[in-house]
Amino acid sequence: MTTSANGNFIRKPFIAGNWKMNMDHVQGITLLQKLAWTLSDAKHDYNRAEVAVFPPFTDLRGVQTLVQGDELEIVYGGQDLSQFDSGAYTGDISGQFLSKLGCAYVLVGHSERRTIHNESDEVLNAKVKAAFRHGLTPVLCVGEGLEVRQAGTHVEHTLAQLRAGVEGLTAEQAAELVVAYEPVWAIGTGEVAGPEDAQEMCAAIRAELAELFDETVAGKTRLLYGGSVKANNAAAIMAESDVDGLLVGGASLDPAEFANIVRFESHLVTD
Ligand SMILES: O=C[C@H](O)COP(=O)(O)O
Repeated sequence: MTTSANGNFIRKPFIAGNWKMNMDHVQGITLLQKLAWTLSDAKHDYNRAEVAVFPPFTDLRGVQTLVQGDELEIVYGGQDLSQFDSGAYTGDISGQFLSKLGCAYVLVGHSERRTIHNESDEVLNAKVKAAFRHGLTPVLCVGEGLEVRQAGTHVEHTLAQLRAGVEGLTAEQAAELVVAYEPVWAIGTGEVAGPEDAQEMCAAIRAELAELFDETVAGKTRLLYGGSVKANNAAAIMAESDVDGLLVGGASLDPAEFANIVRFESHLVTD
């Protein structure tokens, strides 16, 4: 997270909660209400950090109704989308449907989609393009497993996923894109990559975007870290210059904890 001389962020921090396959549509509404109240009580300034939730598909209509009805500033998105727009694709969800439900974002290539559902780089590139076709901002997830980390080829591995994911995008799309670095070995395990690991990879991703597009694009793309983020480590990770946000799994299911992550600025140590 880098600020300009006047203390404003160069890229607006983005704190996202991925509920994964948790929270039915009733539980989801309760969680979102509690989160909104907690942030409102804490007088959270949404200009200082954008807040997004990624509920299961079946929760999205309820989330839309609550967000619109209560005029919440929290934004939301889908956890996946089809690379196709419509047709005989049983079980899949079109970006058009997500758009119609007021989604602003969509996750693409979360490690659980890459591993459990075997989604290939080629399919994920098609999903990134489908998101843009339907007016959604893709959050492209990249990151290495434990074996790759131990072999020391994590940067190379992650940049290959990045290159495949952004293939064929325009500079404008690349600037709007959000990239989430999630070391798979740190997801849901309690193992957190250190702030310096997050910075190493985010800096490498930004340098690669500058190569593929240009410095202006790379300076605009927001880069997130995800993997066992909690309120007690969020501020240190966000203090790194190339980390612009956090993709939070387990801790986003606890509204008080997640609100504290959103309010990471209040935990920053200032000189
Ligand atoms: O999408 C979120 C990431 O997979 C991180 O999950 P976690 O915070 O439960 O480790």
